[in-house]
Amino acid sequence: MPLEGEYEPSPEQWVRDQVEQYESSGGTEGTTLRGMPVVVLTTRGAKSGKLRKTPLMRVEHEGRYAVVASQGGAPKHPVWYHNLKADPRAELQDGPLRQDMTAREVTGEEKARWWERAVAAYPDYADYQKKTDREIPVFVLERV
Ligand SMILES: C[C@H](OP(=O)(O)OC[C@@H](O)[C@@H](O)[C@@H](O)Cn1c2nc(=O)[nH]c(=O)c-2cc2ccc(O)cc21)C(=O)N[C@@H](CCC(=O)N[C@@H](CCC(=O)O)C(=O)O)C(=O)O
Repeated sequence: MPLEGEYEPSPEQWVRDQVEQYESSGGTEGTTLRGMPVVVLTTRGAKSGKLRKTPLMRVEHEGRYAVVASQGGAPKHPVWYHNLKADPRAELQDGPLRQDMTAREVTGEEKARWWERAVAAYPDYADYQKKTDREIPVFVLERV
């Protein structure tokens, strides 16, 4: 059952624009960042209850996805991290494919495996982690 509710666009223009292009083209345009594939994660705002849509780098393995709360190596988690912790139900758009997902933050050995896949998909993640003492969280998304 897809998440329902009022969509509240990101306050960041470039983010809003990428979501708009991605969705209005049915997932055929606005699907990359510097040539690397991007997905759009929809979460429920932990306070507002509104729908938040967040472009993220695409990390996929055998039908499961990871999303990486890197925010460029900033000292604080991105806000969408707290949304997923409060409500793990999400929707993921990968190109034209939209799927209902449940998110689970991973740790230890499982996180190390997914971190490797994430860095392979988007090498900048490794630089972001070097830039901050914050341990960058990873969620695995599995189809509902
Ligand atoms: C700016 C802020 O966004 P954020 O959720 O912190 O997420 C920051 C970024 O991670 C987000 O902009 C990403 O899309 C940036 N980004 C990536 N960010 C990443 O962390 N990882 C990526 O791999 C990534 C890739 C990427 C690719 C393309 C692109 O365009 C952007 C990309 C935001 O939307 N703030 C809102 C609030 C959002 C929100 O969810 N509010 C909650 C409250 C939550 C609470 O306060 O607990 C609510 O509605 O209830 C606001 O200030 O009004």
